Amino acid sequence: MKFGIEIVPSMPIDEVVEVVKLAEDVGFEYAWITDHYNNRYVYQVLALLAKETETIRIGPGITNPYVRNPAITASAIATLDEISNGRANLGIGPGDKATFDKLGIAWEKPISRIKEAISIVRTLTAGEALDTGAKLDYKPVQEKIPVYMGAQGPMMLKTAGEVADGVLINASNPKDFEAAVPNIKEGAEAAGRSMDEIDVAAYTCTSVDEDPEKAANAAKIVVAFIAAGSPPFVLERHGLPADTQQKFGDLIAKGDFGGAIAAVDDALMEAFAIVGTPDDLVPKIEALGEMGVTQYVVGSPIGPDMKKSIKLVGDIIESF
Ligand SMILES: C[C@H](OP(=O)(O)OC[C@@H](O)[C@@H](O)[C@@H](O)Cn1c2nc(=O)[nH]c(=O)c-2cc2ccc(O)cc21)C(=O)N[C@@H](CCC(=O)N[C@@H](CCC(=O)O)C(=O)O)C(=O)O
Repeated sequence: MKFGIEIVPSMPIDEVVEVVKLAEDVGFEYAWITDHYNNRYVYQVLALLAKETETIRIGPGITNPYVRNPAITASAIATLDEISNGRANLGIGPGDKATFDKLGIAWEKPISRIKEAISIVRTLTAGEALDTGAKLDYKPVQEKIPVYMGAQGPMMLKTAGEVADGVLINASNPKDFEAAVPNIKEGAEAAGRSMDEIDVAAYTCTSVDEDPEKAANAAKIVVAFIAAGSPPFVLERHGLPADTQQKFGDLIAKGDFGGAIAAVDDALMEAFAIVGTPDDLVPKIEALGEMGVTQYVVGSPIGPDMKKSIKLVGDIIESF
């Protein structure tokens, strides 16, 4: 099992650099920086990480094909690859509706748009020209920059199996991977590929601390947001009430975060998060591995004290 870390650049950039360097020091192999317009700009954060780290692989986790023209994304990831001396990964997915509504962007035909974007990025970063004649005037360090797709829906997962080098799946429970991996496999086989070529990453909600109760409490607000964004097929899979999305969506929309946290019960925690002491985490991560997960991404909140939590995860990494 490889280990990655998700960082939302909502904190000062110096802190982002500090925690990613710490993650590298304790054995994490991947750092994924989320891409939302309202947080610090993903590629400037990544450029700094490229200069300040040595071995950890870095990339957006995830960008999307709507907010930037794919040729701009190709140049951004090729530049990052040069700065990092060949450690860039591109994480790209459909983006989220809330963002596009705020930016007045029409969220149309996400699967077609992502396939087209990945094809453009691959063509340009390979030093080739598009039909329009567009071409980069430089080549990245890596012969082929790995492309990971953020995906949750069945069609998106199949598409990832067809075209991507990895999949970043926003989920923490084995049931989600029991459902997702066959979709990825179907896409891979349809494209004459094998699952060995695909890094299946669990992009989890993780919270770890020596005090399990503190760990659980730190995750509740994240679980509330996940619940508010969970489509009916996910709620059904976890045996959660059909009105869960509406209930948490309403609480969050009116800013009642206390009410949302109070409404998070054990069933929701079990469905949407992996929390506890380092010893509590080991069997849960192993269970994901049994479902075909090959990279465990420690995602928000990471823990009540982020740096301490990163070190605690570091203590268990070598046992995998
Ligand atoms: C579009 C959507 O795909 P989805 O994978 O379920 O999208 C949910 C999330 O993955 C998506 O919102 C991500 O961008 C969220 N996301 C992030 N979103 C962000 O904006 N920023 C992030 O940093 C971010 C990180 C992230 C990490 C992992 C991850 O899994 C998701 C992440 C969907 O509805 N898919 C369905 C339907 C597909 C579809 O849209 N079909 C269309 C047309 C087909 C076509 O597009 O050509 C149709 O039926 O009309 C499906 O896969 O079956």
